[in-house]
Amino acid sequence: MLQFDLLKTDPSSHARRGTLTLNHGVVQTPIFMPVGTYGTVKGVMPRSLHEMGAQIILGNTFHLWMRPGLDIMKGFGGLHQFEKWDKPILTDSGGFQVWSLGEMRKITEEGVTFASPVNGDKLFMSPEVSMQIQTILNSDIVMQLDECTPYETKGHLTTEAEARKSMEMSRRWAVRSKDEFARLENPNALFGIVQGGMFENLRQESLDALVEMDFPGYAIGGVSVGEPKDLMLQIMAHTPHRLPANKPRYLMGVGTPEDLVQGVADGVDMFDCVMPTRNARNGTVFTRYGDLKLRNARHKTDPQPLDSTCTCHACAGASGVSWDQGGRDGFSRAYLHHLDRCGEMLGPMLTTIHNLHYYLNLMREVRESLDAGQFSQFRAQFKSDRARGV
Ligand SMILES: CNc1nc2cc3c(=O)[nH]c(N)nc3c(CCO)c2[nH]1
Ligand SMILES: [Zn+2]
Repeated sequence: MLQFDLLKTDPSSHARRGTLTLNHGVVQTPIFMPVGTYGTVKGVMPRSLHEMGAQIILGNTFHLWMRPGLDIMKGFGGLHQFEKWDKPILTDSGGFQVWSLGEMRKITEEGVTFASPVNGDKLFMSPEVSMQIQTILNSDIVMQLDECTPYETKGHLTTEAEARKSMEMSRRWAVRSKDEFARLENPNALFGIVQGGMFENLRQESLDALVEMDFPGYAIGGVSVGEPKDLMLQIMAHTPHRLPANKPRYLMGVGTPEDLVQGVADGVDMFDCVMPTRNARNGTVFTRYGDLKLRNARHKTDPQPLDSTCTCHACAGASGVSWDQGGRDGFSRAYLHHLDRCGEMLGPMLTTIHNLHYYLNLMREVRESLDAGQFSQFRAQFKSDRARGV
């Protein structure tokens, strides 16, 4: 089941405020979705995700199929019970992940044949298999199986003819996904994925065909795949706002804080990206006033928290006791620099909590600005704050 209600639209952009009602709960949009590929948002407990305001998280068909496998998933009645997350889950279909296997996979009209990266077994993923797995996972939002059209392959830029061929196969796989989803009587929501590479005419054809099929929601795929930023921005400017206004729009794999705010202005409702979690593990921290690299020696003695405006446990809730620093007992940058230098596991745990909190809080501030009719003012303030420097 899926119900999308449009609450407000911004007069000076394509931005909109909405609510997305799914089987496991209601999601306020625009929203950032933390990535939990293997059934865990790396290093973060579900209770911490609740505390930081996460409303929906991602899981992945391919990875969960490989490990722990379908029998265990069936035994737990799906992914929610297994990973102890009781709010909505969106699962990607596995296409992007199998595509990333490179040489180890063979794509035909029927589907994708590949060697399991876990034990080398020969496996086959088709739109039908992907739907069967996502039905076992019981995710609230299911993605069609698609082919993420590459931007370039070994230096060869994908031509329009190649992008068309790929887009048209994804369109045929959308039909097969939809048919199998209906045959399985899956009670959740299936999204179509717009492809078309960097070609606006192909994007339009893909969009028109999928809208014709009347999905409850739509994703924009095939970006954030190594293309130059200006091409990604061009697709963001072209496609999202051309999708039906009364359906949720999900931009896959994007992006930096600036990309999210721009994406909202372009009419996107949902985002996922590994940037906050992956960058946290290599010591890159997002803050209101810019990004900081914890490994940099200038943080060695710095007593400040990561972000003085942040209310996450790393910045303002370290010991649980309110010390005399005005009730804020956040960890210092010096301490986090130390943990990073020592390779201590608490380091990435804290930076992950902070970065996810930053992304989720950014989207909360975006929603509040849309509610108040102040989105353009918010964008100006966001831009100048981020340029201030840490
Ligand atoms: C990091 N960049 C990125 N681009 C993507 C593009 C696609 C895509 O085109 N199709 C599907 N199914 N998933 C995608 C994903 C995984 C989800 O974030 C992507 N992730
Ligand atoms: Zn913080």
